[in-house]
Amino acid sequence: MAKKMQTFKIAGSPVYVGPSALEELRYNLTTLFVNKESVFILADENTDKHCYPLLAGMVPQMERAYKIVIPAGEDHKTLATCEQVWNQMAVAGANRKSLLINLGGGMVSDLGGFAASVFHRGMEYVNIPTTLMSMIDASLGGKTGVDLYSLKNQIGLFAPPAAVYVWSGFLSTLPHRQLLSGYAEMIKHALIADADFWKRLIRIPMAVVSSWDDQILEAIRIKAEIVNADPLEQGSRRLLNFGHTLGHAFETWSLRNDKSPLTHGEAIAMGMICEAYISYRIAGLSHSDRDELVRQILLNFNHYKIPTTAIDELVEITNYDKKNQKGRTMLTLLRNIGHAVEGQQCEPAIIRESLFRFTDFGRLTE
Ligand SMILES: NC(=O)c1ccc[n+]([C@@H]2O[C@H](COP(=O)([O-])OP(=O)(O)OC[C@H]3O[C@@H](n4cnc5c(N)ncnc54)[C@H](O)[C@@H]3O)[C@@H](O)[C@H]2O)c1
Ligand SMILES: O=C(O)C(=O)C[C@@H](O)[C@H](O)[C@H](O)COP(=O)(O)O
Ligand SMILES: [Zn+2]
Repeated sequence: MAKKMQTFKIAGSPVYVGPSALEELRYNLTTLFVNKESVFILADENTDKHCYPLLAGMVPQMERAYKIVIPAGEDHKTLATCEQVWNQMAVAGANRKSLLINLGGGMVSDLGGFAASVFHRGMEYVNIPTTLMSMIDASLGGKTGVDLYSLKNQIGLFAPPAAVYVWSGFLSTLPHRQLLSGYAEMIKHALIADADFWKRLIRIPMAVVSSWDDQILEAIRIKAEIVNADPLEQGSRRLLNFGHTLGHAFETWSLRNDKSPLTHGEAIAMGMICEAYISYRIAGLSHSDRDELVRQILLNFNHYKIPTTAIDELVEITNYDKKNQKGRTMLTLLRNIGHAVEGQQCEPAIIRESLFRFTDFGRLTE
């Protein structure tokens, strides 16, 4: 990537991307510390350990922010954790003129964005994403929220951040499994909107990529275009939900049943496999595109083994999907690689069929 910083506008928020994004933050914070009554920084236990020292080293004002540290992991993306954040902010005197800085992955920005947006009916927050997932997807576009009994993002708001600062330097401490998780959403961006980006992505094996800067810019550009066309998800923003009806079902099921649950990206990767099969069945995706997608995902992700007895619960979980209308399951599907369509009604029997084939993997590409 060019050394120069790139700026996007997503759902009205400025998004600064590149090596000098944190210089921009340092500059902006100088004003914010004067104008805001107090500044809070939210981290989880890992981003506190790995990312906060880097940030404080580059942005000395950070030392003056009140730090709140929450436990890491999706199982803590709950109202109970929000309550801890609200309590700490209240005791420290936060009000509507305070600022919350979210330093972390999507768990921190989803929860922190929600917590800030309802505290005193709304205080500003900014995102500093530290995972690939949050740099290209979660920190952008203003979807905030928490899970309810492991059902994904059931409680939340559209509430865009005041600004986002994307610096890929934080990836140096990110575990490979988490990098891979972000790669799944990057694949998704390419599949729904840009066949050339897909070709560029699959040309280089993920394991040998040394810098993600160019891919991060391309993925942010795709997210920006889709969100800006429909920030409140009345229609076309649902394109970003490809892989998520089944993906969220796998994620919820895994949170409830596995000791080491799937990451969001791993779940979405499995969801994309099932939804590619459904796209082939009802949306005109060719079997060669379907097979290319399945092959590419399995090059990078392990096949998630679920027993056939899990299928009823997985189908039941899809009933909570936010895209559903009038009790009907509505999916985002692929017509071709690089072109998705939203609002595709799908009978539960087809969802069930995709899951049966998923458990008996060879049959997915029959
Ligand atoms: N709002 C949106 O538009 C949107 C988009 C995509 C995903 N999401 C949500 O984001 C969440 C997933 O986000 P995620 O994949 O970033 O997971 P995450 O925030 O849970 O982070 C993954 C793990 O990596 C650790 N970590 C983060 N940055 C690190 C770093 N630089 N070095 C070392 N460890 C680090 C975290 O502590 C955590 O253990 C899910 O809840 C998903 O639903 C939201
Ligand atoms: O930004 C969006 O819009 C997305 O759908 C991005 C998804 O990758 C992300 O997982 C999002 O949180 C899903 O939202 P939901 O409305 O399906 O809960
Ligand atoms: Zn997602």
